Amino acid sequence: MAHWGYMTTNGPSTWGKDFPIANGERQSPIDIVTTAAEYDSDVLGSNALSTNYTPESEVKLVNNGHSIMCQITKKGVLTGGPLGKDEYRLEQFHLHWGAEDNRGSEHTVDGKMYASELHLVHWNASKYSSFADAVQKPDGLAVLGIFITPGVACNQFKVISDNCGKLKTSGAEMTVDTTLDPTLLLPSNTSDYWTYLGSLTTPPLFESVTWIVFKEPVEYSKEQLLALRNLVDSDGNHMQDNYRPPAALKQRKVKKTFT
Ligand SMILES: NS(=O)(=O)NCC1=CS(=O)(=O)c2ccccc21
Ligand SMILES: [Zn+2]
Repeated sequence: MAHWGYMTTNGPSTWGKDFPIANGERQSPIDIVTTAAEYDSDVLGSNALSTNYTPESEVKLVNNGHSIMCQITKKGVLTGGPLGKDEYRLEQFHLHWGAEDNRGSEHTVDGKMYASELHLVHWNASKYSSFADAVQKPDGLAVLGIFITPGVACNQFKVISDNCGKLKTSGAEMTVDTTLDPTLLLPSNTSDYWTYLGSLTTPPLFESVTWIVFKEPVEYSKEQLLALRNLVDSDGNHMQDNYRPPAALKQRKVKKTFT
């Protein structure tokens, strides 16, 4: 099987061959139609979404061939909001981006694409024993989606963007001896978000993700976005446009926590 990727020959339109769930009932990403999203006070309810992350004392970065990923080793918990009382543990974060600023995010808002999208991937540690155990369960994963727009530099992201040059090729890994607090990668407003039931946006496309997409984007500098675009993927091409376009909403409702 030719390895999946984002080129014409192995990109999202071909994934259904090896991963039939690509045409499933709860695929991600989606286009968020803001007027169709339903305000749901009990999502907002008493248990507001809350993150309790422990800053990483060293940062483990991996070029996995289709994104730049930061492995998390400390205990970081996400709970509340659509997750109820279940505690989801932070496993890793990674990004998707375009070749130019006009594209790159996976979720879109009324058809608008952002330059990039950061994903913090969590697994349900209240119900399952590991990420691998949770990854195929319908309530196994929760991913925070943060839109990235060009602007001022994001200081907390510098440890990643400053090291992309040393992670150029697929399979490259490095440990950076510095602290990183994942909380500082989030937008200042974490109360306003859309949420819906979806899937991983890359193969194996498991339909196991509760998506939480924040309304407020975060700014990265041009240089930080360029650092991502200079990475090289598993086919030796520039790692750019590594985003899946929106999938059909089908019988789903998107909820929102703001009016
Ligand atoms: N874009 S996304 O957030 O849906 N995540 C893709 C993904 C595919 S995976 O199963 O390789 C994996 C392992 C660990 C964390 C994420 C992933
Ligand atoms: Zn992702």
